[in-house]
Formats: sequence, structure tokens, C-alpha cells
Amino acid sequence: MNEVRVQELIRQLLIEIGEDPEREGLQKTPERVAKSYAFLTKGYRTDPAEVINNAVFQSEANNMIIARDIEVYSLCEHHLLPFYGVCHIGYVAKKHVLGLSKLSRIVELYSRRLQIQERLTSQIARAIKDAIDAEGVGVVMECKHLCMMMRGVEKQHSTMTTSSVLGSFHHSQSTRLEFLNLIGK
Ligand SMILES: Nc1nc2c(ncn2[C@@H]2O[C@H](COP(=O)(O)OP(=O)(O)OP(=O)(O)O)[C@@H](O)[C@H]2O)c(=O)[nH]1
Ligand SMILES: [Zn+2]
Repeated sequence: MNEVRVQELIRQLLIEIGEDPEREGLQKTPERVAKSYAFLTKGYRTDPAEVINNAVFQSEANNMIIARDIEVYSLCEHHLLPFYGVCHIGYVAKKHVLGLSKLSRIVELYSRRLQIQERLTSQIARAIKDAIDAEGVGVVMECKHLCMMMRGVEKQHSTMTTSSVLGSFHHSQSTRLEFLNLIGK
């Protein structure tokens, strides 16, 4: 991302919305916004292999591993407004498990992009499945979308829930139910 070009675009945007980019409070705004977008979209410039960083460990146990309430902040691709909430992840390993922090890092990798919640949910599930050849993966995400709260239909209390289930979480109802039970759903 070319931050200097983004700064100029933000300056133009300020003018178009009727602001004066030279007034004191706005002088550094293009620079701040460019930095902010670089962070909020860093997922495009992050290499999945680097994120996982070989934190794949052998394990014979094939019980279910759960990470609950991982915070999610993303931008909706329709309005560039935030959606945010929590993500719950479960998987059953075949031979390998992932370093615990890597689940959160995979969430970051895909949430720091322009997204719809459905795709974000399935990309996270797929990345975990592929990284360790898991027997099954389940991801449930619950988010609030500012594009529905502060504009548009202006619904303040609605939450969107999405899920993606792969492998045994897809085929086996008992595995899926165990997952939903463990995440408290
Ligand atoms: N399925 C899905 N829809 C989303 C997500 N984020 C935003 N949307 C919806 O995308 C739709 C875009 O609809 P459009 O009619 O093209 O855009 P709009 O006129 O701004 O729509 P309103 O929000 O209804 O004012 C809206 O219904 C949004 O609520 C998401 O993550 N998943
Ligand atoms: Zn939106």
C-alpha cells in the first residue's frame, strides 16, 4: 500500500465532504487515516506461512480443542465500516495441533481485510484445516455491523451469526453438537 497516495486520496475526500483539510484538527488526518488503513488491511500483506511460523506440533490425542471468544475487528466490504464481535473455534487434530496463539493470528490474517462475515468465517476454518490437515474444524462468529447500526436500517441490537464446519464437524452430528455445547451454544 502506497501511504503517500492514500494520504492524497483522504485529503480529496475531506474536501469532497465539505471540510477544510488545512484547518488545525485535520492537518495530520490524511497521514493518520493512511496509517490506520495500512493496519486495518494488513491481512492482504501477511503471509499465512509466516503467521503459523512452524508452530505445528505432533499430538496423538484426538480430543476436541476449543478457543472461545477470540475478538474480531473487520471492515465490511460494502461500506468500509467496521464489524466486530467474537469468534469461537474448535478442531479435532489428526496428527498435528497448532500453537494456541496461531488461531488468533489466523483470525487477524483474514479479518484485517475487506470482508463479509460469511467469507471471513469460512476462510478461517479452511486455513486451520489446511495448516494441520485437521480431522474437522468448526468456526462460529457473532458480530455487530456498524453499517446496520449507525446508517442504513439503523438496528442497534442485531447480531449476525455465521458458522463454517469442515470435515468431521460437517459429517458427524455428534461432533458438531459437542462443539456447539463446548462453545456454549
Ligand atoms: N451477508 C452479508 N451482508 C452484509 C455484510 N455486511 C454488510 N452486509 C449487507 O450488504 C448489503 C448491501 O446492500 P445494498 O443494497 O447494496 O447497499 P445499501 O443500499 O447501502 O444497503 P442498506 O445497508 O440496506 O442501506 C446490506 O444489506 C448490508 O446489510 C456481511 O458481512 N454479510
Ligand atoms: Zn456494510
